[in-house]
Amino acid sequence: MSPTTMSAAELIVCESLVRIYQSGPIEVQALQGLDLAVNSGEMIAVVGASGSGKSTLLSILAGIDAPTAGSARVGEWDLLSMSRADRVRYRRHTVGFVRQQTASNLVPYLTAEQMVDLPMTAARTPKAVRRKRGAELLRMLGIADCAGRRPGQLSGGQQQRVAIAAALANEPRVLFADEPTGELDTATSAEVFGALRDVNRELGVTVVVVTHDAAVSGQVERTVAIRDGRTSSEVLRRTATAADGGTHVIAEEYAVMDRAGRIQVPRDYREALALTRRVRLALEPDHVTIRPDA
Ligand SMILES: Nc1ncnc2c1ncn2[C@@H]1O[C@H](COP(=O)(O)OP(=O)(O)OP(=O)(O)O)[C@@H](O)[C@H]1O
Repeated sequence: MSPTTMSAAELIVCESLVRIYQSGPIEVQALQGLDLAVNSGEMIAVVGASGSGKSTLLSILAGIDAPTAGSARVGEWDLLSMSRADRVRYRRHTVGFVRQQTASNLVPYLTAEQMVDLPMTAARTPKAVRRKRGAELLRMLGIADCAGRRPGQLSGGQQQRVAIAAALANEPRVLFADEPTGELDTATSAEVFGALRDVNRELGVTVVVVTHDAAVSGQVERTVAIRDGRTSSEVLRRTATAADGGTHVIAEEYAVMDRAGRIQVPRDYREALALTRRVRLALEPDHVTIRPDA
């Protein structure tokens, strides 16, 4: 375990994170200097085109894969320097992980109750505690009546809720979900996403969910977009109250600046003003302007 310099509220901090895969003579830069900070108790969605690096980021944060360079910290853990034994502890106690393939999250011959019990048994939790927590989690996820059923006797949405319950069994600080609704229809997907929101609110567990689904990402307060292995922009949503007392959601897009001060100007902005290689930057009292090089 390494000491950390993070602020108290920050649970996850990645700086200039790089992951290079070597397949034969070819090098693939899946992450190319990614920056990300997530506060404890937040729920964020990570979006991006296929191949942008979303799954790679999640595998690293979940302790399944190791980064090539940069820094990645979750709580007191430094994901670049942790030992093999620390990694096992980290995966067992600090993080929970839910995958897209509903079937791959579960063991075919275990009932929902046994599935949730399994990680607690591995963590040597006393039987009475296991029973109580298992029942609470199944109830909280709305699947108490499925306790005695095996995956083959559960719908896709129920299977994912069992997977979420099992991922939460050892009371992790953060739950990672990689396209958890990818195989589900729209209604079931909304239900599973609702379950993730419930656990975020009720248990205070930090949730990071990778998704392709705009309907899903539109429901969280913060969406982080990844492009070419870097964080490119963020959308923050807040609920505003109008003069007539009605409420509506305001979504504001932010660019993400790295430690060296680099930001990416969105393509539609560049095209609208024909911004090319060289632009004019000016510092105003409370903002910076970017103008075409006339
Ligand atoms: N084990 C691996 N070996 C070689 N290249 C890999 C490996 N895993 C991922 N990549 C490559 O790294 C890049 C990022 O992949 P990643 O799976 O993280 O993207 P993604 O945004 O999750 O995509 P998708 O939405 O399609 O799941 C891709 O170019 C991918 O081909």
